[in-house]
Amino acid sequence: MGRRKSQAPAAETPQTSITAFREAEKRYRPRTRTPTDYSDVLDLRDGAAAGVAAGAVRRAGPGAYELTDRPGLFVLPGVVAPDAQRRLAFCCYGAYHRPPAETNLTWLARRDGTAPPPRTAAPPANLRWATLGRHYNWTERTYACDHAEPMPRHVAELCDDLCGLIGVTMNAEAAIVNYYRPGDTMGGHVDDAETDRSLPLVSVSLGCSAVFLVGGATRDVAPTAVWLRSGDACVFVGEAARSYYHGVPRILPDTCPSHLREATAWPDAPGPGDGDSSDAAYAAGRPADDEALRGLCEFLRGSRLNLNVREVGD
Ligand SMILES: O=C(O)CCC(=O)C(=O)O
Ligand SMILES: [Fe+2]
Repeated sequence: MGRRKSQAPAAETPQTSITAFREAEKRYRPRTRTPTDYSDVLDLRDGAAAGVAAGAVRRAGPGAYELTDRPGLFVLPGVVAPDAQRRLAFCCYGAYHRPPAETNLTWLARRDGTAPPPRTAAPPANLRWATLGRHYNWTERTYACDHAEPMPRHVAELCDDLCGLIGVTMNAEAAIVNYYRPGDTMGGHVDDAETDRSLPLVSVSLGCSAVFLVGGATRDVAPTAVWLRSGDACVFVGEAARSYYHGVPRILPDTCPSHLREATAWPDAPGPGDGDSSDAAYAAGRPADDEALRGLCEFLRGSRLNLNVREVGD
């Protein structure tokens, strides 16, 4: 749903002249004939030494890098610690797609006048997104919705911490959790539903690695490709950065780190009971029994999760 491959926004230029953004998407999208060449994908792991030396990024705070050609776009590689990744991943798996959250499935059911989706312990295969805080309708790209929930405290605190590392502040009001399986993509877009785009946007990656494209204010600007791995965060700061086209043309299978996909990496603390989606329940927990834990690890092994948090500001 939303901006997935079949519903990516139409290019703004005629089909005859393929845009630079589209060209990059084609280069990285899954295909069978020729292997993908990832040599131009910026890799900021391990101190980002190559990126700094090549002038592609500049250091912008402890563990934070600003893309030289994309001022206001900060990448914080590996900034989310494994225990915080587990907690977020567990919440996305077990809580954030369940009522009162809105998802692509609840919006579809409401639109079509069909029964609400059943409440499932694990994310259903056709789940694409869920929203937290002020609910956002991805399909219509609007915040128009008659209810909102408090933002989970640990999500708001994480955003505070990440923003603090680059010297900005934000009030986390709305979040979208994107659920990807290998083969899923997100087409190039600008997040323009928030009226005040001077406010930052925080994006946290979990699970399998992705190629992230970030371009300029039009699709004609050739985008930079950056690896986003589990525990990496991006922060878009300022109106210019908030109008960069960006998207995710590729998720790589078998790249989920062992601290998420191995059952032995999870703590022994008892997990939340059914229906308990409070922050505290998920704080240091694991699924209640071994079979449920195996289900979670299996899910994470083949998924990428992205937590995209915004201050809406009106
Ligand atoms: O999955 C990502 O890294 C990007 C998601 C995104 O751009 C969005 O939710 O608006
Ligand atoms: Fe986005």
